[in-house]
Amino acid sequence: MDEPPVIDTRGLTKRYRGGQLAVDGLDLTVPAGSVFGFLGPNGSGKTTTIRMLMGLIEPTAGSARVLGRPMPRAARTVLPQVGALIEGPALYGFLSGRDNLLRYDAADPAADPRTRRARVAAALDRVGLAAAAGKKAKAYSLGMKQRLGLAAALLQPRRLLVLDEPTNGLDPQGMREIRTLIRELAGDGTTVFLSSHLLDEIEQVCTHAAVMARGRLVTQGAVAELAAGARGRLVVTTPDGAEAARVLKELGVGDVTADGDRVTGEPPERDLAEVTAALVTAGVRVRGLTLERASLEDAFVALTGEGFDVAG
Ligand SMILES: Nc1ncnc2c1ncn2[C@@H]1O[C@H](COP(=O)(O)OP(=O)(O)OP(=O)(O)O)[C@@H](O)[C@H]1O
Repeated sequence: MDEPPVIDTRGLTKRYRGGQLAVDGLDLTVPAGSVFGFLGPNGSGKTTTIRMLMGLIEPTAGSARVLGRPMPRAARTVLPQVGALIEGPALYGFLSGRDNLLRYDAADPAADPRTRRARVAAALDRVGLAAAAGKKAKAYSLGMKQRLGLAAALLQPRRLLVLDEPTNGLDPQGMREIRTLIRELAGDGTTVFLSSHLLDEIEQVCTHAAVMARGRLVTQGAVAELAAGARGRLVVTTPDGAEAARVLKELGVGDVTADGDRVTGEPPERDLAEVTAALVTAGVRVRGLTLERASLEDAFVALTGEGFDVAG
């Protein structure tokens, strides 16, 4: 585990010409071999960060290293080892999916033309587009275009994949397939860095995450540890919701809310057996009483005091 981080930024900052401070003093560390979720509501600075990491725009201040080399200075040596899918792939609508990839591959001076067809076929197969390979790209759904972009990023073996909102526009089945693909790639040793505004997506696929809000890093670390930092919820299932809520408040349980037969609150300091006994003594019919594990969303709310805006 002594491998140097795949992405490492220090004080990375971007102020756009209009004066907008999009990224503010970011210290980001992406461990080798991780599936790293870069999480934040719309406008929190994710795309701006990714564009700086890929050398597409210059930071206003601070530094970024990718695969151990400074960006954008080392872009020419770093970028061939990085597969990227940023802001929707650029495609020729009048060409088939396969021909788009053939063109893309031909533009790579390091790609051997003799193995081009096999490489393209393998990439199409990997993203589940083999059957639709002959269709014109303009007839593709948004999800299929997204897969084609991923296939382009996968033509060569990569040490790092950078995916900006990879499941944008996909239906639940398509999202599942992309998640499976990401896990497979990670299993092969590729570090995957993906941005998302979907918390549960990050929880399902990522080993590590960083949370952004208004251009600043709120937290970063292993997903399990981030969630463990937030306290879970006490959940009582009962047909006597109103009475249960009253008893819990009397016991000093904080933030009690009743929703149908589900009454929840902050985890109490006292023994759960005592809580159960008090409920039963008060005549509350208890079907279930548990402590629910905290989610990444709980952690986010706890850290920022805000809900997670998933608009857009
Ligand atoms: N080229 C630009 N010029 C000026 N301001 C910009 C530019 N690009 C982005 N911004 C602003 O910088 C802030 C961060 O935007 P950014 O696109 O990095 O956020 P994001 O987290 O990727 O959001 P989204 O998920 O909506 O893409 C926003 O307030 C945005 O309006």
